[in-house]
Amino acid sequence: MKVVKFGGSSLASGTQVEKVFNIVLSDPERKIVVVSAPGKRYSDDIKVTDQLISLGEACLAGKTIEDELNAILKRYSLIAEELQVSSAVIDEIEQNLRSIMSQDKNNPVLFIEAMKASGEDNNAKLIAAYFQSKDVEAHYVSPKEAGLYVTNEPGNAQVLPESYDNLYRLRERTGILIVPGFFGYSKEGDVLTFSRSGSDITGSILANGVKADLYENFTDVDAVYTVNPSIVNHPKEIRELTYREMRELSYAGFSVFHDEALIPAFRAGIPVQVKNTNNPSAPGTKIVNNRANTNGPVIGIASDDGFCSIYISKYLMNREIGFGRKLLQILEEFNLSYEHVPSGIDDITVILREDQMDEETEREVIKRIQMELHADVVEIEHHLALIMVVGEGMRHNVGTTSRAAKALADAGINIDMINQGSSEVSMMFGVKAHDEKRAVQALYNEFFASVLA
Ligand SMILES: Nc1ncnc2c1ncn2[C@@H]1O[C@H](COP(=O)(O)OP(=O)(O)O)[C@@H](O)[C@H]1O
Ligand SMILES: N[C@@H](CC(=O)OP(=O)(O)O)C(=O)O
Repeated sequence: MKVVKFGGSSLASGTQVEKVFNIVLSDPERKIVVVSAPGKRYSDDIKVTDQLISLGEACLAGKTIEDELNAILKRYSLIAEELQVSSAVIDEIEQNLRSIMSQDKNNPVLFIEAMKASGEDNNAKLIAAYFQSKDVEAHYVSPKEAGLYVTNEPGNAQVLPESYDNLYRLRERTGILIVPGFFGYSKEGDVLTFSRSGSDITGSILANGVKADLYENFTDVDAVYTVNPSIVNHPKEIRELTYREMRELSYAGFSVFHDEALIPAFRAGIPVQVKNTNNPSAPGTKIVNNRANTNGPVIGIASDDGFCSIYISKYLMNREIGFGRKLLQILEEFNLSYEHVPSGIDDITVILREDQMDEETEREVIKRIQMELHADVVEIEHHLALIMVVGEGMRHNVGTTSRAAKALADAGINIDMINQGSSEVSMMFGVKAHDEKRAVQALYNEFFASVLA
């Protein structure tokens, strides 16, 4: 049995949904189909999820909402018309949206959660209706009915372990099951979403739950490429990579597959195959436990910006018991999460996502570090990008760090920090955000251009 997930780009129009139908029907093993909300049809289009967030915010602000509501309904009705699905489905979607909009707004966060999740929920109903209109036995299955329970963390929900046993029962159902991605239910019955792009997570949870043989993730590219294709033109495709490599790469910017979606599939040992809805015969990329190491030390290079670093220096820091704990406790008290903490004998740097802190919080944090830790120097640096060079092969190859550092130096890029991950499958470089793209290009040339030649 296979679980198949289709992303927003694969469901953005009727033509796309027709491709999805043909892909699902071409393999009888494709039994559970996880769908996103309609995504972008062209680069500056708006995803339905973003339209729903705007609509929800307008409702909370007491503004008129008819235009925003109609724009969303139009997205669904264009798809339905193209597929010749009865307009009754669109009436149902309208009723569903109006009923969410009239819900209690005392808890605005939960209200927005329900709005966001309706994007996938209504799309799953529409797609099930289309399959049925083609005389295929297909059923919409709500995450509630399936028993997909999650923690009470809005926009960052985590699956509750008991869900897996509930989901196993889906194996007994007949026909093709169309399940909306991106959300589950709390034990109190509230709708809670995963983090953005989280339909990948639903697919992985379902694959684990039903003990699928394969989790296929259909998107709009032929493969996972060695670098983000918006940075390097026509980069080399990756045929096979490990869960660990993909986790590091997706964490660091390979948005093609959500980093949190690796864990459920990995735990159940289910391989993940990334494939293209627009070119389903292309082999795609397989994510597995172990792979033959046939290429060089590096499998991929990812990058992401929006980081800042807090550098703290204090003579004899290495002798001071509890220094790190006190520092991290200050961050915890401001509800700040950190990404990396490279350290030396007298200094330590904490790297954080900078959108967590406004100017006032930043001033307070610095003041408390200075006063409570009696640091000699506390400096904050903004607008950093992190570049992650990843590959299982790095463990067995000497000199990868120096090759990377030299490539960056030759391109005239100053390295603000290097962190050789303790996982041994990645190394991280901090550079100024304005150098990010040039740095990725330089590293790509070093590790892949010669392989391509
Ligand atoms: N290394 C990479 N390999 C392939 N695609 C990547 C990579 N890094 C970023 N992407 C981007 O990920 C996109 C697919 O992810 P996403 O837009 O979330 O798809 P979906 O709509 O299927 O969920 C691609 O169109 C591509 O622009
Ligand atoms: N629609 C949700 C969830 C999702 O997974 O979408 P997509 O498959 O388009 O990345 C979002 O935009 O976050």
